[in-house]
Amino acid sequence: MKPIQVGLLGIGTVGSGTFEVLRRNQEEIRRRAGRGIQITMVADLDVARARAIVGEGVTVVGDAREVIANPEIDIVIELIGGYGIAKALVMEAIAAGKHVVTANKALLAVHGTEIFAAASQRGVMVAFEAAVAGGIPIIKALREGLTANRIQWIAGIINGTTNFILSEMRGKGLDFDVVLKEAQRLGYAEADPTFDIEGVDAAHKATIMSAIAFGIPVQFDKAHVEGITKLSAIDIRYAEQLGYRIKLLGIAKRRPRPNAAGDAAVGIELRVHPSLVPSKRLIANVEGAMNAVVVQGDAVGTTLYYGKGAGSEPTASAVIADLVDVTRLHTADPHHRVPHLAFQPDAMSDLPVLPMSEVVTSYYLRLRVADQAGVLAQVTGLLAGRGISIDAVLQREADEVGGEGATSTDLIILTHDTREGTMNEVLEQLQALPSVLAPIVRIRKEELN
Ligand SMILES: NC(=O)C1=CN([C@@H]2O[C@H](COP(=O)(O)OP(=O)(O)OC[C@H]3O[C@@H](n4cnc5c(N)ncnc54)[C@H](O)[C@@H]3O)[C@@H](O)[C@H]2O)C=CC1
Ligand SMILES: N[C@@H](CC=O)C(=O)O
Ligand code: NA
Repeated sequence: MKPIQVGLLGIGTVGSGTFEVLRRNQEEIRRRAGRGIQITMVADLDVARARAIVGEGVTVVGDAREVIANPEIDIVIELIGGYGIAKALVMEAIAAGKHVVTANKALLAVHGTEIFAAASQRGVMVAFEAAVAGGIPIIKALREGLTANRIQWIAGIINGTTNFILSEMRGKGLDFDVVLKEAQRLGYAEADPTFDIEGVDAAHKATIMSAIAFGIPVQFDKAHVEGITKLSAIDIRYAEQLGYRIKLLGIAKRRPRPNAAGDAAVGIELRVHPSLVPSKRLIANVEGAMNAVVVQGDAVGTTLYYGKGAGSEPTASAVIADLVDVTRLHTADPHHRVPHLAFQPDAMSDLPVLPMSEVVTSYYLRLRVADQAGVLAQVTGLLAGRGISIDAVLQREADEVGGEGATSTDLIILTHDTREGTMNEVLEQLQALPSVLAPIVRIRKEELN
């Protein structure tokens, strides 16, 4: 059978890896797909660089629309990124009857509903394994391997850049800016690295996973997003002393109705923020640009997926897996394809994404307080008054915090689970105490068991 013809839009970090791996492993991939897969046309704004990568025998153009207009092309790979031109091109490719493979999590987390609806209507596939945790086959695991389960929660290190920064800062004592530059040099960071460090990229990925896990639409606008820019070295150290590591986690969790039987759930927690994780958990020991996702299903229990979440060939690995899937299914009956978001489009749930005030989690609190009698009792009294129970307390003496003769001390408190709304109210009261000398640091804590 004639190889299926593929057009590639954008041949940067991921695009060049995709071209190279497909070329290198073409025979093996043909045997798996049942048919050859050939990138016959490439579009990139930098035509000369693109030509140097692909060599002879591949048409290179500067205008991506020429690829979409080519009737010989069955699959379009979008590896440009962003919400702008990429969205227009994906929608045009779908309208032209092409299947689409993309690594663009930003696009899918924000415009996925519209894109998947257009694809279903036109009878084409949109495949996006590379969009979440790069080379780790987490989309496939959630959508197919775990399809028997009611997913309870997902928690993942799903941004390589920030995990790399946290690891290098903790392990080598390097500065934030130095490590970020290195992550950019290594091709991990987004075109706009604020997406990485402010948690936006992780929230894009968590949004996509939440849709597949719970059968809800992609709702990036409802995600709670916090990055790592406000983390300070002292909290990383205190967390270690308490037996925890701080990781930027993307969390999607079914919030069960308290005391209700059966399937009842009040909604979905969807959040990205730095979290304390017990050091003994495998995920706490995921270092560098590596990603890891823990999924808890009611039948399977806890499962862990680990691997490279960024970089040229690891991401290409996922792009090509999608190419093979799409090639296999190209001639199949469209009604028997795997649904884009795992659940059939007419069986999606309207479970709400909960506001952050309704999230239930435990906390690390650090209060810089006046070094005087009665302060600890005052603080713990306020917490107890709102039903917040304490798991551990650590007090750092004045000389450890501010040098000899210092009049302040750090009070570090680990709490048990409580509603975020309740915690916010108590934090306001605590902050108003005259003995609390600086803004209180609050980092959420996940036991992940
Ligand atoms: N770099 C990584 O490790 C990962 C990237 N991704 C996603 O993959 C996508 C691509 O990322 P990278 O390869 O890192 O980006 P990149 O910036 O290295 O490559 C993008 C390429 O698109 C080209 N381009 C820009 N506008 C264009 C247009 N209008 N027409 C044709 N070509 C155009 C650029 O010249 C560049 O060669 C993004 O959506 C990114 O979020 C996903 C997982 C990992
Ligand atoms: N910028 C992203 C790239 C992969 O999605 C990351 O750092 O993980
Ligand atoms: Na993936």
